[in-house]
Amino acid sequence: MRVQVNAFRRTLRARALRSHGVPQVGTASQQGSRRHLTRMGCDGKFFVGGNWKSNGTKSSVTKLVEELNAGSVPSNTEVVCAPTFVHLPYVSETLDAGKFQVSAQNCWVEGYGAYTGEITAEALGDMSVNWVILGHSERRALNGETNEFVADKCKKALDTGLSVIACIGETLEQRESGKMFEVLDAQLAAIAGKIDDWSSVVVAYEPVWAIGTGVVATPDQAQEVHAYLRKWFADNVSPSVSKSLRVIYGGSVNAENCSDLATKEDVDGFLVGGASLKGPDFLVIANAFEMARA
Ligand SMILES: O=C[C@H](O)COP(=O)(O)O
Repeated sequence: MRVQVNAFRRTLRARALRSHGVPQVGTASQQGSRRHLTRMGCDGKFFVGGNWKSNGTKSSVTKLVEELNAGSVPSNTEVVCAPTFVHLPYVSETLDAGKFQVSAQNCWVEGYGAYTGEITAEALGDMSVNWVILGHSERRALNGETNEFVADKCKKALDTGLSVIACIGETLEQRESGKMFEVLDAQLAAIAGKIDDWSSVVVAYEPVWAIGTGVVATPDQAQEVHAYLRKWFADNVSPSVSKSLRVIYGGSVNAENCSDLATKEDVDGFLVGGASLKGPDFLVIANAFEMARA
């Protein structure tokens, strides 16, 4: 009977993939560990963030919102879309709040004041934007954001009542020179030095070499680092934070590879860049956890 149920689920999953025009992926890796289902328990939902970065016109954003609103999101997955600041009010008003939340891609480290061009956490809260992405590697690289500055912004956002997607990740050079764990430790330690309450934080592990390159980390590579990060939290923060914290993966996640990544026990979701701009693809990714369970 159980075999029949599983076969039925696989058929449903294949249908869902086909309906989104996605080639079917093999099922072998889906036999991987499902222990994270237990660990996340009823309280933790799989988390899928879409970081639209500096993309979108009035017409493309309208189309994307329509495509997303037409799709379905499983109840065990929290989906958050992060448009540009300019598009945020429109997306916030038009995206189906029953399925999607919205996020900013950054906020300022101080409150309201003379900070020309910056957007405060208070202003985001006032506009009912409850999430913010902080520490993205593009901001670290292009805007010189240091570990300390990112940590200060995390503290400010959390103190203001926002939830934070805190990004960390190593460059290829750091990975290849054996400094990956040292880099990740320093990025996390800076944040841990400033905040006590991790209940409104999602940590996004985004290896810089995988971002926008099409070179996705293998499920095993992602799992290795996520397991390391979970142990880091157990050793340096607390076992309960280590257990409940969602650690998501970002870097060339797409509709084809998301399901295999989602089978890994310490991968609690994704932060998606390029593929989040394609409605049908992003909807497949939003359903990855459900598909991985099938
Ligand atoms: O925030 C998202 C990450 O930078 C991943 O971007 P990507 O999916 O285009 O590689």
